[in-house]
Amino acid sequence: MQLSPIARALEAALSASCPGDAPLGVAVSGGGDSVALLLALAGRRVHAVTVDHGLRPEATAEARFVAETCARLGLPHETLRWRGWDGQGNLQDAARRARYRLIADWAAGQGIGRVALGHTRDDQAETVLMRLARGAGVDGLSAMAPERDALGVTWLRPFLGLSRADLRAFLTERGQGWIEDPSNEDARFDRVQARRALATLAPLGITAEGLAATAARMGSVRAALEAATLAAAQHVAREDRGDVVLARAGLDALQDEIARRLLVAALCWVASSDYPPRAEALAETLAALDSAPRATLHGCLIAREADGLRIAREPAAVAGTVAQADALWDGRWRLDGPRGPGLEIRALGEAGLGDCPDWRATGLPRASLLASPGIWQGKRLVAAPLAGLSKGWQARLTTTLSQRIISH
Ligand SMILES: Nc1ncnc2c1ncn2[C@@H]1O[C@H](COP(=O)(O)OP(=O)(O)OP(=O)(O)O)[C@@H](O)[C@H]1O
Repeated sequence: MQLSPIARALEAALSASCPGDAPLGVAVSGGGDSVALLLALAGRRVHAVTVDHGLRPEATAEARFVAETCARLGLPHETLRWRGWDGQGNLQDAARRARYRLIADWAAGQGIGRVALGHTRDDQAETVLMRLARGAGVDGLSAMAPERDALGVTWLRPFLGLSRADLRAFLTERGQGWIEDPSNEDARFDRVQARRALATLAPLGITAEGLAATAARMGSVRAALEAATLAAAQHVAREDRGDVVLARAGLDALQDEIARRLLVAALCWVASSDYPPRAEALAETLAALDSAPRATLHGCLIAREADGLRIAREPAAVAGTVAQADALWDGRWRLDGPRGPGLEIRALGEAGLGDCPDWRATGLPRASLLASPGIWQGKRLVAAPLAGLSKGWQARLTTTLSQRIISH
């Protein structure tokens, strides 16, 4: 078949970013971008997936539309349902996280290592505008990567160089419909306002293409800063059983930006947080540490030591954190040992540490041990591997500080 110019552009984007014939997942919401992705990928070994968040009355019909489109194209499709909203925090954010998690679990279950998403150059540009509104720096203005590993999956975004209009033109050319999400016109959403603002900015020469190019440059600056932070960490930072110890002299000799990145990475790693602390809060805490021996920030305890700073988990932040003995605790710990009924992982706290006569011999500060994981059976402490009461149990970290420094 003779390909039109727009179909050729889509095909070129796909062969550059989705090579090989291993099975590929494709996340399809039913909107124009992801339906174009689906149609352009038809003919390859693809498995489509839709998440029904159950948040809008139309969601079920949208998932059905994708299922029917896939059936027509002869492609396997599955709808995953999310009913996990607990009423806490930001709904859009919770829905997005749940979506990636559900799709990653689905992919793992199907033996699929790569999943394609329909983000376009317009998404990239709108994100830049929205981030500018929040005074973003290099990280916030960095482009989404065309390829990124997260949650055990490689996420591909083959259409980041194409416009939304290109994708719609392709669909129209093929006679393929899509679903227009009514919230795309709802000016209460920042993204919709950003889209409108872009049109207003066009006479100044500020275009989606230009903003996406800026975002790509920011992405490479960010990668360079992360590499410099990693190099700095290698001689300034030391991991100590889940804590991070930063050598004061080494830290002071770093460029401010690199020192800040290292501190933020350490705080996020210790607290298993996806988000950095607010810049003002970090500055205030560091200033407070000039006179105070310790301060808390971001669920961490920062303590001055003889020649450095120790960043540990804040005991109060994990006082209520509970996991089954075979599950991940506090986002980064796994405990291995003789399993038994009714065992769970909780922080030692005062009560637990009181049952660890040898804790001083571990060399860890008391505060670090209070926040360390223990194996409990009801009110009885069974084991505390970091506090000298191992009873056949070992505590292991599932991530490293270095992994936290490099974002992708
Ligand atoms: N409900 C859904 N089911 C399956 N895939 C989806 C769904 N919603 C979005 N996607 C996938 O994600 C892509 C981006 O969608 P959208 O821009 O709405 O995401 P977002 O909420 O802005 O999240 P992100 O932070 O990833 O940009 C879509 O092109 C599609 O591939």
